[in-house]
Amino acid sequence: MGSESSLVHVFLVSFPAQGHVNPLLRLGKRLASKGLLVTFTTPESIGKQMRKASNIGDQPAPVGDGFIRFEFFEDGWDEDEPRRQDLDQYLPQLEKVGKVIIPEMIRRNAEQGRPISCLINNPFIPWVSDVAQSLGLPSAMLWVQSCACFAAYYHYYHDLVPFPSETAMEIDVQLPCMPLLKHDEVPSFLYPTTPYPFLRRAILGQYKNLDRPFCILLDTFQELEHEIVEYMSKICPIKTVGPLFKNPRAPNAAVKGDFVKADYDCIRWLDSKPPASVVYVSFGSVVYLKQDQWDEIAYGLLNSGVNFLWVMKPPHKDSGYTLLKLPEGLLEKAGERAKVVEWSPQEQVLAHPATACFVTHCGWNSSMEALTSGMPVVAFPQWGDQVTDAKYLVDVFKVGLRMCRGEAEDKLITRDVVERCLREATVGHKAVEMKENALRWKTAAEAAFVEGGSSDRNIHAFVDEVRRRSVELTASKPAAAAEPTAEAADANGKSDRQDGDSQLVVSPEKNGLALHNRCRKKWRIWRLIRAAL
Ligand SMILES: O=c1c(-c2ccc(O)cc2)coc2cc(O[C@@H]3O[C@H](CO)[C@@H](O)[C@H](O)[C@H]3O)cc(O)c12
Ligand SMILES: O=c1ccn([C@@H]2O[C@H](COP(=O)(O)OP(=O)(O)O)[C@@H](O)[C@H]2O)c(=O)[nH]1
Repeated sequence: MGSESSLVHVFLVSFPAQGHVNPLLRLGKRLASKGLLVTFTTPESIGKQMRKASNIGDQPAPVGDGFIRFEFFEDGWDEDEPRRQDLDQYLPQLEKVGKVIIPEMIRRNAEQGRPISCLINNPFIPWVSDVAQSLGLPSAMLWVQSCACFAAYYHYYHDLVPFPSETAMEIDVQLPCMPLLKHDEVPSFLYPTTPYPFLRRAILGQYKNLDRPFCILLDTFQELEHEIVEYMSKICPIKTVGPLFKNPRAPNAAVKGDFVKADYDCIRWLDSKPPASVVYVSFGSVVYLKQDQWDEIAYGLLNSGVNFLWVMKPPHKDSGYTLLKLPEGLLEKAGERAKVVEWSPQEQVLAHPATACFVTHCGWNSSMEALTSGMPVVAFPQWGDQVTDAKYLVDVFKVGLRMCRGEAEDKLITRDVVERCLREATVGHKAVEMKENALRWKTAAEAAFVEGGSSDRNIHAFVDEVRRRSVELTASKPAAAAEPTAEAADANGKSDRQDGDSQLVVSPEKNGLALHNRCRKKWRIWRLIRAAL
């Protein structure tokens, strides 16, 4: 392991949501473990929660052969600003502030001897690749949903196949290399009637900028989405690098990005339960159900006789949701059979032998974690990619059964249905079949992330490419990371692509680390001279 300042440095910018931070931070740890210096950034409002809940220190943390460190930035709004909950207002604010502050952070890092070689962002903040271009830096993007959803949005954005529209609401959608999606299995932000048009805009924003990143990393694995990965890789520079939450070189879980402190009592509670006897229920970090649906799930759990571990998080104070309650006396009736927590260490829960199945909203992170843990699911999707993920979990990966079709259906799932589903998922022939399939995906996921597996090779190739571009960057333009050129600054905000490579490639030399380190030395000397002047 080199010293922190001699390593190639990548800068990760995350949208401030749990489902975005988790995969980007996991990618950061993968990259660090391969010998890079990684700086992770997101707004301070989230940084504050992460520091409190997740033990994040001021010093770079060693991960495998490299390091990860954190720098948070102010988004320009007061700590308790309610407008943050309105993405139509918050996204433009983040972009306005980010376009100024991220270049400053990059410059400061260069001045402190840690010049940055690559910027990586996740969806909802596509302007990060504009910043990269304005500074003459390469950029990459981590897509945090499935490849199937990536393809669905791509075909919608480029108007390549018909999607449900105001005049034809209920048409099915046939995308290449994908199963026929019923109208309500298409990512729901694309429905003409979506109550979240701002999330559609946010997610499609990435497609306008899709020619900027030199690589699009996907938290999925080749074997899981084989055909669609093959197909899309002919169109876009995608690389599958999942499941990112598994890191063979750095299993230490010390660096985590939870916004809420995980309650480890539930692991001790699981320890006290027989194998495969507990149903784990979680709807992720943002989905919030209605009270009547909550009551039905609660009675379904009680009446089914299973043990259950239920994540019940309070809503964000400005979200407009009211706190969900359990029916009076339910917990007393359930006694030792029930455990409720505000936030769980989900990876450990899914890996625990006492856990039998997972009632999930089918967020992509939760879906990948379940598949990789060999855990059958009961699908309770609500919106966005969740409805498509549910289709795949049930009909393609065959690891789950469906409890509902999504929020758009507006149908109360009664306690009898809940009870029936839970029984079917935990005992009998269907339960055995789903568990066998889930265990097969666990094996396939392991083969992908271990050293030499498909995802590991892709990470490795990506790191090599970052190193190669870093060498070219340092050799061609030592000041690139510190000062935007006039023409680069001019490009900031304009959407026409200048070929990033033509700006960067000067030296045809490709010999990697040794050359890079020589360039680093040159860079340091150059900095000393500049300081002396
Ligand atoms: O936190 C947010 C916000 C938000 C709003 C205001 C604010 O100040 C900060 C954040 C907006 O949309 C979301 C959408 C999400 O969908 C989830 O996004 C994941 C990644 O795209 C998918 O994997 C999951 O399936 C899907 O449920 C998850 C989220 O955590 C959020
Ligand atoms: O009690 C919980 C609930 C969720 N998660 C994590 O939060 C993320 C949720 O992401 P997902 O894409 O599943 O859903 P979202 O919250 O974005 O809707 C996953 O990594 C989960 O492991 C967790 O650690 N504890």
